[in-house]
Amino acid sequence: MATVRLENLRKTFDSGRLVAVDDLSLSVDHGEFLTVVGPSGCGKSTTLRMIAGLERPTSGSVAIGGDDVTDTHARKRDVAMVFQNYALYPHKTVMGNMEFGLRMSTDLSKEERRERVRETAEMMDIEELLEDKPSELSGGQKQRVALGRAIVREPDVFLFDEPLSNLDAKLRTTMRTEIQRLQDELDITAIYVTHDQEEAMTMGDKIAILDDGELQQTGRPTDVYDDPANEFVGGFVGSPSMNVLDAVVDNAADGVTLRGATADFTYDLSSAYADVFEGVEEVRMGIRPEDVRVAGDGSTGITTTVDVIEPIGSDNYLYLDLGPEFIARVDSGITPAVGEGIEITFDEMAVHVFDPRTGESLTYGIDAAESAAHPAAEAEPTAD
Ligand SMILES: Nc1ncnc2c1ncn2[C@@H]1O[C@H](COP(=O)(O)OP(=O)(O)OP(=O)(O)O)[C@@H](O)[C@H]1O
Repeated sequence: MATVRLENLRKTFDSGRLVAVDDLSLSVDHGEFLTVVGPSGCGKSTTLRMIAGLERPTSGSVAIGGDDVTDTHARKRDVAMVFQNYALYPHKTVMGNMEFGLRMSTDLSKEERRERVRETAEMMDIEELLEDKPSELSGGQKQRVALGRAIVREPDVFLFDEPLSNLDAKLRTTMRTEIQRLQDELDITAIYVTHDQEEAMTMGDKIAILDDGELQQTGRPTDVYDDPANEFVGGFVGSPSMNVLDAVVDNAADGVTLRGATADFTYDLSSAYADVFEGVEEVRMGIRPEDVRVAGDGSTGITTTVDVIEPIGSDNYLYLDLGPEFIARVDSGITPAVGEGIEITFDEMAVHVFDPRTGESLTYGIDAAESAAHPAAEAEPTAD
């Protein structure tokens, strides 16, 4: 079983002055597709290169299939890597390129190797290209060949380093589906690095978000989206970005009130949150654009003004006066007058609250509905 387990992995450069990856622990199950995402320089490639054996960790360990491979040479690890720049040998044909990896990693005869290349080429729909040189191929074809060259080796673990970055948007979408299909069909464990959060969210069974060399959160894409562990993650996944409002906390016995620090609003949370806000005076509230609702009667909402309406097909983006780039994503049927006041509300479950000092989410892992139900369950039974 090709599981991958990273334990306390650390990599520094420049005699320890630059920490590229810091204390990273992560595990990938057999057949799982993990996407690793984060801004430029956050340590994605370095992590992948340590798994491949192309970079030696400063400390920590890498295990593949339960075996510690931290000190194992790259060629002896059963992994294949696909790069952004294809890394094909220019003077070899497609057949030569695909066969070369097999020659290095197996003791198959030449005829057996060529047969295996032909089978893979057929599966990848590139059999017509076998006698071509890389210079004769389009970007998309080159990437299929690079993928085929990795697949033909039948590795246990597939590593992808931004493999689709050089392709146009349409081809990228096609190749995403193709890679997922192959990974699923061949039951391969895959680790896929990208800086594109949408790619990471749509392709991964599991997503790992890095920033500044540190793992910020890992989990199923929907869980990470619905319950970000900190403000960085909340803002990084999802487009347009999560809206954020500064607020001060009024924690009273009958509930928590958040008052806008820069915008004029109040927002009441149920007493389920009382413990969470104990000793906290200031917070940052995060609300995703699709979680902003335009209120009907105006009695419980927050009053604001619509600055701009941007139609995006089935929905409208309303740019609201609550803060810079505060966007509500509403049905295209909702077209309030620009410059006029409207009332908006957010569902309590959709409000994320971050500690401005640490960025950590104070509402992470809280199921308000469940917490609210708990005291009721303990209440005195009523006589009947
Ligand atoms: N060989 C090296 N020598 C010195 N510094 C390096 C080396 N490789 C990477 N770094 C540094 O380590 C940090 C992490 O780099 P890495 O390439 O892993 O980031 P990344 O998330 O893959 O970025 P990108 O998306 O831009 O490729 C960066 O600050 C980078 O400059």
